[in-house]
Amino acid sequence: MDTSTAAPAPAPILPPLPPYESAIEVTNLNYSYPSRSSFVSSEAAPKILDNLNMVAPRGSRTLLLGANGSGKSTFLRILAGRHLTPDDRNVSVCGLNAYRDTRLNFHRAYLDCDWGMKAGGFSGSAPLAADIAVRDMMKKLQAEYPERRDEIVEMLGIDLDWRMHELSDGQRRRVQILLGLVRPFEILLLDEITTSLDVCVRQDLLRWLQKETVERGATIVYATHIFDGLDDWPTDVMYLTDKGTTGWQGKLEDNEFYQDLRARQHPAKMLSLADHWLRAELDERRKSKKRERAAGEFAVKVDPTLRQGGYASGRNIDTTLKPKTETYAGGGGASGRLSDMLGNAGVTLKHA
Ligand SMILES: Nc1ncnc2c1ncn2[C@@H]1O[C@H](COP(=O)(O)OP(=O)(O)OP(=O)(O)O)[C@@H](O)[C@H]1O
Repeated sequence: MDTSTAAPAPAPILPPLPPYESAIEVTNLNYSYPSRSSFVSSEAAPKILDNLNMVAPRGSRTLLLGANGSGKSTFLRILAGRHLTPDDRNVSVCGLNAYRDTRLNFHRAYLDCDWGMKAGGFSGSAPLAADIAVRDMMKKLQAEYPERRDEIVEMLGIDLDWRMHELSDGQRRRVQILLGLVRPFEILLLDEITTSLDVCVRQDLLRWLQKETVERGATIVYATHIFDGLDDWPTDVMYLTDKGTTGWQGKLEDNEFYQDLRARQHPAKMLSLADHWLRAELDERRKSKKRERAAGEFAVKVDPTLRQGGYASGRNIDTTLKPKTETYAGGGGASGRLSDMLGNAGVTLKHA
């Protein structure tokens, strides 16, 4: 594999970080996406993160677990300084304000699945699917860290002469990872970036990341749903519940359920731990749905033509939600409409 390049540039002088112990400290973090609708006030926007707490010691590798939609990506983006939170002093990364302190730009790396899938997904204007060689992408950065670049190229099995427009998804993902990791990071935030990697590359990457935390004291938070090969990888786990709260967070060695699996030499400990937490949520959701049904509290789906203020004869009809057992206002709330007279089946009330 040819990894030769132009003469190395002098290593850049980065703005130093103050000494810190906890790489991440999050206290009572709340977050809702700003509402784009003029009908929904920002106070009424659904809470994505609710009083979230987390501490990640320097050099730790935290696995971030949670169901689809629980807020993992949102949380990682907040740590990456991409979202402003109501009280941004609640989120500290390497002892600095995660959103405001620009020194973090030189010490924090964030990789998610969006990169590589669209043109211009990195700083600069060259699209990732353009006819450009890997060695020519972010050239200055590659030249600043030639040894590290070569090490990652070797680890990921990249050929610097690959041209971006000719790559498979997995190959393009490898290039993304190379460019994201080439500057030595203090903190790395990974949002499920290993989906299209083959098993060997994924294992090699996980091993390399582990080395980064052990040898350089870097800190990693990794959100994933793929638990293959992860049983002995994390030092810490954070479980984000479907309500956006901290379900469990801490050292893996302090988790009784996991330690029990380990004692029994369970072959898929991390998968079982995630399954244990997420299935409990699922069961709880099913139970609460059943309770709602039993109480007859679920809503009648109102015929859309009955909307108030619309053109239909149904205007001004009370469309407030009714328990299933009740018939619609007056039992004949829809009667008198032109569509009723014509025997239009569309006026039939639909029950949920
Ligand atoms: N830009 C956005 N605007 C409004 N709501 C959003 C936005 N992005 C995500 N959400 C909502 O925030 C919630 C959490 O989404 P998020 O992507 O953080 O979850 P996740 O845990 O990463 O899910 P997954 O495991 O499926 O990737 C979801 O209900 C989602 O619909």
